[in-house]
Amino acid sequence: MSDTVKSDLQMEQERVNFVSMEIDKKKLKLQKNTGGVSSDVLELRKTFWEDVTVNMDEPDDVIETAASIKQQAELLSERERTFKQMDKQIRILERLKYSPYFGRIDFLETDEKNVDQVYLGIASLMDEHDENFLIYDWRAPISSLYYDFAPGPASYPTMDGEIEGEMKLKRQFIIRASDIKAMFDTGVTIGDEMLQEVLGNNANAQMKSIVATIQREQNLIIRNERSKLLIVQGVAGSGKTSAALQRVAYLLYRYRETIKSENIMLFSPNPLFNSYVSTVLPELGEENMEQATFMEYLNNRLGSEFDVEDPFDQMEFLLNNGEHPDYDTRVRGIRYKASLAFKEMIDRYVNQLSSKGLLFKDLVFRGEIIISNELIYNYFYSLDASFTIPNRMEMVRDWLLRELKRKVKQERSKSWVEDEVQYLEKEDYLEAYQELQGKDRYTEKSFDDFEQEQKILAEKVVKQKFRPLFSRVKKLNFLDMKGLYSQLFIKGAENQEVLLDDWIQICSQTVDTLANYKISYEDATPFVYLQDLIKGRKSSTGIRHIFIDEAQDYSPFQFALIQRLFPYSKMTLLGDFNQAIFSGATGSATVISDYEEKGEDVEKIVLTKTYRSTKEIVDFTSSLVEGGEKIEPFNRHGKKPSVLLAERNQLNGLILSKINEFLNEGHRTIAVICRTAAESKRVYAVLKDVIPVHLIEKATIAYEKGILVIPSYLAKGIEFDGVILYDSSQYKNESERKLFYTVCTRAMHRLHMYATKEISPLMNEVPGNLYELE
Ligand SMILES: Nc1ncnc2c1ncn2[C@@H]1O[C@H](COP(=O)(O)OP(=O)(O)OP(=O)(O)O)[C@@H](O)[C@H]1O
Repeated sequence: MSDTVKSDLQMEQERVNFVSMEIDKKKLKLQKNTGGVSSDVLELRKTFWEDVTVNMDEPDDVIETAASIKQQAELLSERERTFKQMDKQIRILERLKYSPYFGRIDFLETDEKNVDQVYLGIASLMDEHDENFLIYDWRAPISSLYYDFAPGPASYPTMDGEIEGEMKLKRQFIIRASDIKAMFDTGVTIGDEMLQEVLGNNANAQMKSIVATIQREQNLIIRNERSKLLIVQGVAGSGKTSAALQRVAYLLYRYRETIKSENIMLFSPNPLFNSYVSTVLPELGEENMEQATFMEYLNNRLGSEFDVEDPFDQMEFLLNNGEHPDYDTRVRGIRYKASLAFKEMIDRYVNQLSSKGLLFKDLVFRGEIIISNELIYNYFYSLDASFTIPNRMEMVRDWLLRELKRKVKQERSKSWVEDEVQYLEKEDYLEAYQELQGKDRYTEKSFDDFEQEQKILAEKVVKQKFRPLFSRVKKLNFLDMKGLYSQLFIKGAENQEVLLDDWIQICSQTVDTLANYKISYEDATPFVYLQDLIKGRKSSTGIRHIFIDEAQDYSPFQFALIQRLFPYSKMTLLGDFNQAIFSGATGSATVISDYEEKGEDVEKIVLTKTYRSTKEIVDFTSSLVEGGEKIEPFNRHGKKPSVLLAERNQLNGLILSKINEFLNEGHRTIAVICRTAAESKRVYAVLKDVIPVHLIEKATIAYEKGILVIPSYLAKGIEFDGVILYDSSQYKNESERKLFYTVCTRAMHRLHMYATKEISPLMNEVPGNLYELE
């Protein structure tokens, strides 16, 4: 180490020590204040009612009391908010204390004399007098210099325009527990050394933030403000999910006055993924956004009436039933139902329904039809046809509610009611008694108390019995949605308006499935869409920004539904058409590959550099897919992927020794990836008695470090130190190429494949020198 470097390091360490002391001071001050606020909160809670003037004597007093309660509650919630805010700041200070910053740039603004030293960390920190920044938040405008430029001429955007100047120095730090572990001055990109250090580490059970090493092209995604729709096509391991999460943090900072974490929503591929990404934002001092899988959303909308297939079961069908006589028909059906052509067919259908053909259900009470579906039908079509279907449906609902109220009155005097009254609970009698008392009964003024009480009780009985009907009507469940969706196919088959070979079979397959109250995954989105067009649905306004990760798994139809639901939200879609495993299996379109970029506010960013896997693994995996030569690996080396041909009955023993080999090499997250759920279960059953191992299933919500057995399609989005493919010979059809590519790209450091009959034909084009045949 040269003298100047040594003194630089000493100087930087001194600065870290100084900043660390400042952090301590700030923390102490905050803790004192927080103590004050928290005791305020406790005191306020304790004395809440003492400080409220309660007086209910006169109407005016009641109003005054309500105002007083409101005032006290507001005071309490304001104090609670302050407390939460202070608590958050203390947690951020603790993080800064451990690692105050990761970068420094020296910037000389044009026409200025002094060079600004800008230190970047996960949050800003001011000096004691709140005058100068000791640390700049990585999301501040000036911080973008660090990500976008090498030393030399540089500029950054601000609200008042572009600031130009020269970057004199760019330095990176690895600081742990206030101690500089490493320091590099870097040139063009954010140093290779730092990335080598980060990427060479073992996989975590949870994703980590990448703020210290965000790459220029990733920064474009993170800080994009122009587009209403941002589409990212990024190769496997290019940092799409990472960029998405840092983007959430960026938006929360940039628009902190208007966007809170609950205004951002991430659609994720499976429940496991939710927990995998859940630590990134807290690590950055932010709260997690809303998260859901698209399936959870659909389930919510379809209610409990149906047994809805999820995408994983659909995938299982596709992987297991190649020989099934209905297989080809189903695949063609899936493909068609994913398309916008099918959406347009539904639009035409709904157009026709505006003048005739809606289906309603009878309203039945105690086994008797009290309002027939014909009556509802006639009422609906008697309404002015210039109103939309949902508007007319609301009118029908109001009419039906009025009708039901009339029926309640008529029913009260029927003999069954008298019988039921006897079975009422004691509490009901008590309530009736109290009600009468309130009405000045049971006094010398009243003479018909018994009769009155019977009346109240009868009304109670009838209302109770009618309650489910009222609730059905309120939810518009007098509509026969199952019938309406089926009718689309019954009519569709008659009209043969779709030019598909086996359209008639597709129609009858769909109708049969629905008849059993089952909805296939490919029908779930169109069903919800049809339901929305008929019942009407208010679009959501709370969500301001939507993120869709693994967007290649969304069909154009599904994306159209999401856009309809969130018309006011900005969207970021992240995906990779090479990993479109669902559409790959059926040849359907995906929103990532087929979205036509329309309008100025749609932007597409392509990422071709990949960071996850060693160069050897990337060289191998990129030769599995078309256009793979464009994928640029990061220069990190390891062993070549390996393949071993074995007998199937030897596999379990071999896998065990391979796991041990990986463990001895120091790898900690090892996945045995099987093709299907059933295969995973079988392998797990054998391994679990010999080695600690977790089985991942579609409903698993958290996974820990260690050895996992996981079905192929659930491994997407996640990464492991070592991947062992159970039997790679099974990936043999072109339709499974994307699935094969996806599972291989999960490996960070080691990839080993077993093959039983023969090496997968999908590897035919892979040059032999890219893998080791053991
Ligand atoms: N700039 C970066 N600095 C450090 N690590 C990075 C960077 N970009 C990506 N990585 C790492 O590369 C790995 C892959 O990132 P990520 O999972 O975000 O990629 P992806 O594009 O979503 O992958 P896939 O599509 O294969 O699921 C992660 O370990 C991530 O931490």
